[in-house]
Amino acid sequence: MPNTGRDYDITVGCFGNPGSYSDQAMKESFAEKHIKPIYYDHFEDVVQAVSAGVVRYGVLPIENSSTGGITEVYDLIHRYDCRIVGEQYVRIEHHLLALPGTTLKDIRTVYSHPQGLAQCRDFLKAHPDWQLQPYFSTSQSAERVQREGGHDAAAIGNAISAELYHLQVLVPHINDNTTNFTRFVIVALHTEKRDGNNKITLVLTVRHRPGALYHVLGYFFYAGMNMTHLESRPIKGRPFEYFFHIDVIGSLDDPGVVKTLDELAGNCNYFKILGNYPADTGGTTDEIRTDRRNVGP
Ligand SMILES: O=C(O)C(=O)C[C@]1(C(=O)O)C=C[C@@H](O)C=C1
Repeated sequence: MPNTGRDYDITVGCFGNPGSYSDQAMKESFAEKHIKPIYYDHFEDVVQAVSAGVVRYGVLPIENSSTGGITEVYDLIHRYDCRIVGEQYVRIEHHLLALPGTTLKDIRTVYSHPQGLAQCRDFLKAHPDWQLQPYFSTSQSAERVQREGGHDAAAIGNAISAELYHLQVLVPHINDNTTNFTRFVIVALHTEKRDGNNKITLVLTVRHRPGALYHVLGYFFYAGMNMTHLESRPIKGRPFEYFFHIDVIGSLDDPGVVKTLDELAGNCNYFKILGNYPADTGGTTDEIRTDRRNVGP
C-alpha cells in the first residue's frame, strides 16, 4: 500500500469481524501500516463504504482456488465504480470449531460462510444429519457458537477464530482441497499510481459476432501479455450477454501495453480498466505455483 505519511488515518473496510479470512488478508496486506479497521456483515457494505468515502480501502475475497470466482464481488466492484489497488493471497485452512467438551455426536448445526460450507463439502457429506446453516462470515459463525454456548453447534473457520472465541478445534483441516487459497482484492475509489504495478484488471463486452472473444484474447497473445484470470458475468436486462472480467500481467507505464489496450478497447462495445496494481508475489504464491503441478480431477 502507498505510504501516505499519515498511516494512522487509514480506515479499512473489512468483511466479517476479527478472525475472518478477510481480516487475515487485511492484516497481511497492511502489515506495516497503522490501520483503523471497520468490519461489515456483507460484501456490498464494504464496497458501499468505499464508494461513499466512509473508508479509504476495502478488503474482499474475489476468487478461491477450489470454488472459483466469487461472482458477487466482481459485480459489486464494477457496479459501484471502484478500483482495485492491491491483491493478497491467503492460504485457507478450515477447521471444525466447537465449545470445549463438544463431541461429534453432540453436533446438530454447523454454521459458516457459504464459501466455508462449499469448500468442506466432502467432510460435511459424511455427516448427513447435520443441518448446514449459512451465516455472515466464518468468524461470526465462531462467535455465534461461543455466544449461544450450546454443545449442539459447531462452526467452520480458522485457528485464529478458535483462539479469539475460545473454541476448540474439534476436527482440523476439513477443506476438501488441501491446497486451498483465496485471492482477496484491496479496493479504493481511485486508481493508485506507483512503481511495481504489474497486474491489470479490465472489464469489457465484446461485439455480438462469432469469434469476438477469440479476437479480443488474440491481442494479449500477440502482445505477449499473460492472462491470469477470465470471469464472465451476465449483463442485467440483456439475456445471454456478458461482461468479461480479465486479469493480465502488465503495467500502464509500459507504452506497448497502453497501445495494446487502446487497440483492444477500439474493438469492444464497452471497456474499462478497473485497476493496475502489484501482483501478490509473497510466499503464498510460490506455494500455489508448486501446487499447480499437482493437478488431478
Ligand atoms: O467468512 C470469511 O471469513 C471470509 O472472509 C469470507 C471467505 C469467502 O467469502 O471466500 C473468505 C475466504 C474463504 O474462502 C471463506 C470465506
